[in-house]
Amino acid sequence: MVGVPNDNDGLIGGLKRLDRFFEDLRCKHEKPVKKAALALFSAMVVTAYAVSPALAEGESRLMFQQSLQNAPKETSSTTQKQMNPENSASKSKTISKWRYSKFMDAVEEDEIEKVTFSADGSQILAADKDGYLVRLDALPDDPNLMKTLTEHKVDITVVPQREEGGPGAFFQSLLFPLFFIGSLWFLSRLSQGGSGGGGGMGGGGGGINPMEMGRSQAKFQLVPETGVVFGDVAGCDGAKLELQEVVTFLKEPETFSDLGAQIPRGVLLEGPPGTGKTLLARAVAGEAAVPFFSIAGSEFVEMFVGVGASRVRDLFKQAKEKAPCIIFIDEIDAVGRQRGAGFAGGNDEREQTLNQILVEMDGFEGNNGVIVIAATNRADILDQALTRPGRFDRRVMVELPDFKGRAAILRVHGRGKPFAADVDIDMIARRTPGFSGASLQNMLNEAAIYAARRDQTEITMREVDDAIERLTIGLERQSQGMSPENKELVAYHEAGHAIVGAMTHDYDQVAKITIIPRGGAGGVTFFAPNEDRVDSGLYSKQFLEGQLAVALGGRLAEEIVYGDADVTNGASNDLQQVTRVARQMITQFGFSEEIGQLALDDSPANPFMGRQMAQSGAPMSMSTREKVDEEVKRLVSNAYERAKKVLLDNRNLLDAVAKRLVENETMTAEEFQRMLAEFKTVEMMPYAPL
Ligand SMILES: Nc1ncnc2c1ncn2[C@@H]1O[C@H](COP(=O)(O)OP(=O)(O)OP(=O)(O)O)[C@@H](O)[C@H]1O
Ligand SMILES: [Zn+2]
Repeated sequence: MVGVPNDNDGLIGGLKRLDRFFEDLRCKHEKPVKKAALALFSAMVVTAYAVSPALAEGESRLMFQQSLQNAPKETSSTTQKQMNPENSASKSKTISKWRYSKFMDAVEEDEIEKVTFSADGSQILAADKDGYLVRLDALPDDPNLMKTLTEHKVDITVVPQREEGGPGAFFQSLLFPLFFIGSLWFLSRLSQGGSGGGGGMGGGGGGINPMEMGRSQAKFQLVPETGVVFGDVAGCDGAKLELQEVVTFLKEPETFSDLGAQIPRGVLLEGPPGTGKTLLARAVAGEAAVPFFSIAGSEFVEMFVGVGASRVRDLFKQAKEKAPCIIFIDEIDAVGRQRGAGFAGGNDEREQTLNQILVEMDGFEGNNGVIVIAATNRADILDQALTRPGRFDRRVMVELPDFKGRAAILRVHGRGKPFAADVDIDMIARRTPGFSGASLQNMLNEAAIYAARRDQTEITMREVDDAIERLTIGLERQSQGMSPENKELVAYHEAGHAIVGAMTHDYDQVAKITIIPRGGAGGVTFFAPNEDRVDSGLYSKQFLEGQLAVALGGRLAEEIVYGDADVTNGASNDLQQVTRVARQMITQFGFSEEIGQLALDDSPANPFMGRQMAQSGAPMSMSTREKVDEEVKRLVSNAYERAKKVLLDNRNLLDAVAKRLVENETMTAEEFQRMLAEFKTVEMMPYAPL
């Protein structure tokens, strides 16, 4: 794939808009589903535990059912009791929170029968012989845990993560109903008029309790001291560097205000799920030793209508009292999508909440020491009001880790895990392109569980392999966990794009090449768009011809290296782009002598295919259509020949770049320029029209 920055808006803007339209449509459908689920919960709250597994997805459903099968008959009745605030004693009977030592003692006494790990291994739900449930949060890193559990014949299961880095099925299956019951309980208290008086449910303690409720209806969590530092976040060096500045702002605000410098109010962390955005935000708080308020965007809007905005007010009020501090809003896209987008207008509740966030951020006077960090993996759908100066005007990218990053993350999460001598961290890192930090952590945890099941005291490469395989199958993209052959093929493909680009007159500079899969693409070559061209929106014939050759370069490289038979369908995006650009050149821009300076209507000949993609212009006769087709073919095949010559002439360069890409997965502009200087055998050809 050739990087998007290269695709000027005029060419593919329409398609992008179409994508967005579908995206909106999809998101519109998600909400009702969630609402329906909520309604279901309220109808069946008495049997909430039985319901929850049915709503959880896939495998986790089965596993969780297993772990509940032994729950006593009274479970539902105690659940019911729990809703009654008077009966707080019975709460401890349903699911009590235990300390690790107490839990281990119970295991030693053979009192624990079943244990279910959350996907990230940080939490345990355990059942004793009588079916009483016990919950453990924040497990210490105990290398003997698995061994002890197996020795005492405890049945171990793990709830697989529903999606990479997502909140995980564990929360869905266990905590959500709990939380829901908690809310009902809270409502019932409200209706009894007993709204005051602190003492939220769950007893807080450290503030990591997801059910924590403060005095009012606020549902955010407050962690006075996160204890996380930058050292706990592996890789993401660029992001850490940018965030270091925020830490300094929080620690020594005077230095900046004395100089009249504007202190940032909002930082937007953007990147795919599970890449450590939350972890980074906690690390900022930890490094600056300030309190950490957090809430998920969805929590503003999902529970009750009308409370979102007041929740925001409350959150900011409390934060100001505790300043300096960090407010972290996860999944900001849940409240921050563009307002008024879509058919039936917007969602009022959501918009009110968003407006309130904007109002609060605008209301920050001077340096009040509150910095808002928000995270999203859909920065593209955010309301522009959010990213305006004075709001989330700093954007920090948190990308999927490259090879070095993955190795570092594996080292962090491999600490305290007994690996056999055959386990090679670098090798694991090589085998896991496309894995996020969360999926790597998850994978190691799975491997440990496999080892425990196999009665081993060490984790060997076999368990690691099995765990990678299991997660890879679970992940939707087949290119994840690429085989070495595939990796090389993608490397050649991207090297092909880059080299043809570099060898084309007046073309954009290569900005970055990566073979880390993203979106639907196996790899991407980014070109730095020429600003004049972007500003003016004018693209020369020469440039567009170059674009054709560059787009063809990927597949050509595959063909040259692997032969005709082995080229893959990986270039279908490129070919679509080629066809689109070539047709536009001929029917819209008047670049073909044969057709002349005409703007033609290039919509499909078949009226039933619709004319929504129609371009304005003269209708085409059959013979003109044929001529256009011929011209497109000629243009593309000339571009193809040109790209082929470039790559054949510079085969050494192609091999060298591909090899380096296989090793490092990403290549910077400077590195590419260096290789170009070192390996190119033939100079750039002078421009000649295609
Ligand atoms: N760079 C990293 N270094 C160490 N651990 C990581 C890293 N990235 C992710 N992890 C692990 O994965 C877990 C999940 O990451 P985190 O919740 O911070 O991701 P996120 O980007 O906020 O994801 P989401 O978008 O799903 O909220 C972390 O608690 C951490 O254990
Ligand atoms: Zn390509």
